[in-house]
Amino acid sequence: MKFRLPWIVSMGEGAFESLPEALHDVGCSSALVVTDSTVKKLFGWRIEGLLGGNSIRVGFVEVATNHQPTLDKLHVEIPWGDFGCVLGMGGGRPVDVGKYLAYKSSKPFVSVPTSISHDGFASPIVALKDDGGNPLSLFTAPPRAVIVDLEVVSKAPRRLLASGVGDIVAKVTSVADARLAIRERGEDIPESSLRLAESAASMVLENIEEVSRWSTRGLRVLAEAGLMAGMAMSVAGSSRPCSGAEHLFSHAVDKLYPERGGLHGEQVGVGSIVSAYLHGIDWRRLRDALKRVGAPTSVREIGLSVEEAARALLEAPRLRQRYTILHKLNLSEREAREAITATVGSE
Ligand SMILES: NC(=O)c1ccc[n+]([C@@H]2O[C@H](COP(=O)([O-])OP(=O)(O)OC[C@H]3O[C@@H](n4cnc5c(N)ncnc54)[C@H](O)[C@@H]3O)[C@@H](O)[C@H]2O)c1
Ligand SMILES: O=P(O)(O)OC[C@@H](O)CO
Ligand SMILES: [Zn+2]
Repeated sequence: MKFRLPWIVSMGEGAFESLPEALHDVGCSSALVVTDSTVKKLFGWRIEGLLGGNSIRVGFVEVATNHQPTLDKLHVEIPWGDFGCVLGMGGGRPVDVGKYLAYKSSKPFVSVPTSISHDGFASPIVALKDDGGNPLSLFTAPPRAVIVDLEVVSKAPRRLLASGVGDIVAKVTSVADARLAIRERGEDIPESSLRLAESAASMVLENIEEVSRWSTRGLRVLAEAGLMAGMAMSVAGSSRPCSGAEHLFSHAVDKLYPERGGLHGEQVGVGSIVSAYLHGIDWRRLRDALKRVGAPTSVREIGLSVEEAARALLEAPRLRQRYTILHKLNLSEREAREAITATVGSE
């Protein structure tokens, strides 16, 4: 086993203020900030003031896609000699894109999530799409520094935070898939990575009331869980502990219905309820936790009919070789429809 973890993690109210010091520690005196237009409008001025005031030069690039060929074109247009590091600021997408550009240019990456809507802010994984809309899960390097300002995160729309709960409680089923693969396929997955992912889900499930209040304590639980999930992926050397059948369902929704669907964590949460049912795990516990935080618990809430969701469930195992409950069961059309109807078909 060989893995890397972030050097610096700064988490708490006002953690943004520690950015200049973190950049100094990673040896960066000029940063390329990768973000999106919404997040730039909200926080760009603050980052510029904070870093500029500490003699750190700042350039911005706004991204609206995670399409790999487009990002490869963007990569060759960036004057890399001007920048000592890349800072990814926003939800999961700018963080992924920043991580990818940093990796390709061999620059340190600093992750600055503005919402905990996903578990990629401390992970070494970059989730992109290819020309056909198929998911690409690339193993790069973990961020050198992770800065989570809980005051900033607390002001993110509730929908984003509820989506983050979906990505975390989904570790119940991703770990179940990993254990299934160990048992039935002899797959080699470090136990410690599974324990980290399991603990991330347990922390959130056991504190779901506090999390649903979006108090600083609740947000800290969610953010720490995201950190643990990121570490699980570093230890495993892939997203294996954190991405099973529920993620394949979400990737299939992205592929089949690119103009519809919900946020990543919303789709994954719904997929996790179905996957838990197929595993014979207490799926109602996951559903109730998601409902408690206001996350979608039905396919209708992510913009799909039962038929469309059943189609995504059938497409899901074709998207990746990684063994999951969907590969084991090889559902028929009727079984897929029944599984959706029994769990996430109404409301
Ligand atoms: N690399 C990994 O390990 C990993 C893990 C999980 C998810 N992901 C990826 O992350 C992406 C999903 O992340 P996402 O749902 O955050 O998507 P996203 O980055 O597109 O963000 C969703 C929306 O939230 C807005 N936003 C972010 N912070 C805000 C704030 N504080 N206030 C107001 N608006 C804010 C953004 O502008 C955007 O419109 C997917 O592409 C998924 O594949 C990657
Ligand atoms: O490898 P994938 O399936 O993109 O998963 C990464 C991440 O979304 C896990 O929460
Ligand atoms: Zn995910």
